[in-house]
Amino acid sequence: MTMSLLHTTDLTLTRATGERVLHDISLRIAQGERVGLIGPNGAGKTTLMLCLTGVIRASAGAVQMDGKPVTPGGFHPDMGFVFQQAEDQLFSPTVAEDVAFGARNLGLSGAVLDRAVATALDRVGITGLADRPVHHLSGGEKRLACLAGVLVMDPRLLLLDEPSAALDLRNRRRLIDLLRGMDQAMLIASHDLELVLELCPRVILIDAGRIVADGAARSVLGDAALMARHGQEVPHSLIYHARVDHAHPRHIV
Ligand SMILES: Nc1ncnc2c1ncn2[C@@H]1O[C@H](COP(=O)(O)OP(=O)(O)OP(=O)(O)O)[C@@H](O)[C@H]1O
Repeated sequence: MTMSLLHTTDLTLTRATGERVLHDISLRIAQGERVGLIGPNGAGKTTLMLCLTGVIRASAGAVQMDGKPVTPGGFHPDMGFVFQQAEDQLFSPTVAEDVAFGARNLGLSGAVLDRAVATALDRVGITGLADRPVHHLSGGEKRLACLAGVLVMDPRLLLLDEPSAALDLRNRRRLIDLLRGMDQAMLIASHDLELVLELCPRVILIDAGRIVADGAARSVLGDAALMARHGQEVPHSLIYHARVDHAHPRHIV
């Protein structure tokens, strides 16, 4: 078996109030694998990502990245986390400075740093916003700036929390094409199930902090009863294709 890039065992989070938000989450993500993380509002998707990246400490269980423990509060440049709320991530005066922050922490400086920042801005299509104050960006532009700030560190695992939220159709398509062309592993939490279907061969469905399904995207997303039980709907493209298949059976006798 190939070694997992990310590996969690029995990750559990109980809040101070006694509420258990994550229950015994055990999962593996292989190098280069793209995994969708779906589930209803409040299921625990963001909380799981915060635990995976060591932003918050789980009450029990362990997270390993490339065989090494992920220590809460540590610097883990191998894991690039794009927050759901861009405001939680952006804090420098300008877009370029914000994108430069992580790369500077990795030791880049001078022309090498400038080149890395320019490349990251170009990849997400916001070169023209380099000198803009971050609080003068639109919601979608902020999300792209956050993504650039993570890509500049060239992480081996990207954790994207609602990456298409606030993006217009052109930028959503640009994002999908960009992510599809990347060879990093990804965990993508999203309610945009068509995006998940396009990008992720595997999907994990969580509800009330537990993994309730983990399998091939088409079998999880296409399971109408499973999806309905957890407040989800089968994405239109799967329904449409099923209807087309039904209307034009492959085996005509
Ligand atoms: N800082 C916090 N303190 C206490 N409870 C919290 C905190 N953050 C989130 N929660 C609760 O933890 C649970 C899981 O929230 P989380 O944000 O992980 O869900 P989610 O699956 O990402 O939801 P959504 O799809 O709405 O983004 C929810 O019940 C939420 O109200």
